[in-house]
Amino acid sequence: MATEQEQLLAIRNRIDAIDRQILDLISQRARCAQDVARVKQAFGGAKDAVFYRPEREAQVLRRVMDDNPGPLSSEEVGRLFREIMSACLALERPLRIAFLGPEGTFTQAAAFKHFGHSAITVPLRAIDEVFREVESGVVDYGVVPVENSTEGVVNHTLDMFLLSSLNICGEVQLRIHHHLCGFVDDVKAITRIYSHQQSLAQCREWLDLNLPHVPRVPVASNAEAARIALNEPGSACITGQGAIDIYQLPILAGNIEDQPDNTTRFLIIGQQPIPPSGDDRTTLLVSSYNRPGSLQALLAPLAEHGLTMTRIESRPSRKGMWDYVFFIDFDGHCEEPLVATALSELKQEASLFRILGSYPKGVL
Ligand SMILES: C=C(O[C@@H]1C=C(C(=O)O)C=C[C@H]1O)C(=O)O
Repeated sequence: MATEQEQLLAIRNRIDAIDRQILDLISQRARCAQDVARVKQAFGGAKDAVFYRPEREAQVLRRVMDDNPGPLSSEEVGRLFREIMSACLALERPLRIAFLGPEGTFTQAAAFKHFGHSAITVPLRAIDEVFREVESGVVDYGVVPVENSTEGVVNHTLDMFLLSSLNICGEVQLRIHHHLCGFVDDVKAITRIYSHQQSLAQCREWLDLNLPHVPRVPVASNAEAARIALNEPGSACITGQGAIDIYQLPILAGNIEDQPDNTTRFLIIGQQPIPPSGDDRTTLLVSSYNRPGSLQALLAPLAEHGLTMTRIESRPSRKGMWDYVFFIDFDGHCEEPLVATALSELKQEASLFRILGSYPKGVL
């Protein structure tokens, strides 16, 4: 029987041979992506050619995850292919993605999860700046938070769609883990806790139970909280892994979010409409006439055509007092015939009607 060393050597030789094949195949794949870009350029003109195709990327990811024979999990396989596609696309030109900064926020983590690490992420200070930079074409896309499973909707993002003509091009969900961090010897020695308002709210029960008397100070972002905790003796912050990696902060208590499945949904905003991917969601911005039963009449066509509404939010229209607009999400793409029929009926009942986007449901 072969010795341990002999057996390991044989397996490692096989791994080396497989790696050479993987490298060769990845290189072949990258050359195909370059060919796609050349064809698009030849037919679309260098300026107008759209290289990034989110609906195609969603299909590729769904296929490899469906076909995955194991032993790697489908999520893991999806992540690997996400990075391969990101690198292939960057051969043409890396995508520039604006996000609600600074570096190390959950929104940056969402941007990398959606576009892969070959994208160039551009931190901006506020949600309206993200919209503006995408509108002016300084960046290709933007990433903004829209709702959290514990704390609900991010009003500022919804309100921006009242003023902006941008499209929703995608969505990405991120499990949000919060950690208490800082340079103190003992949790009992903490004098102040800094974090973003949303994060303080998502850890309210843990804080009430464990540190009820320590003042909680809301700041502009979790990354800003981490920066303060680094410099102010006795202080601590609640932040995520991204900021912990940047600021090298010790974790005093991990995963302190009240809901174990605490998740935030982010939207990708851009200039182009996205073709169907086969498993899509549509977001509408609508308003009903101010008369009895009008909201019911507005929604009826969705139900009548068997479309599943997944969310409805109301916001003040900013036009008159007690005048509201509705943000409606439902399953399906506006180019599907059934959806198109339902929407044309819905439009008859609406005083305001805009399709904010039909886009692939988040895959990863
Ligand atoms: C290769 C293409 O262009 C881009 C790269 C992709 C990839 O690497 O698989 C997929 C979609 C596009 O974002 C294409 O359109 O198929």
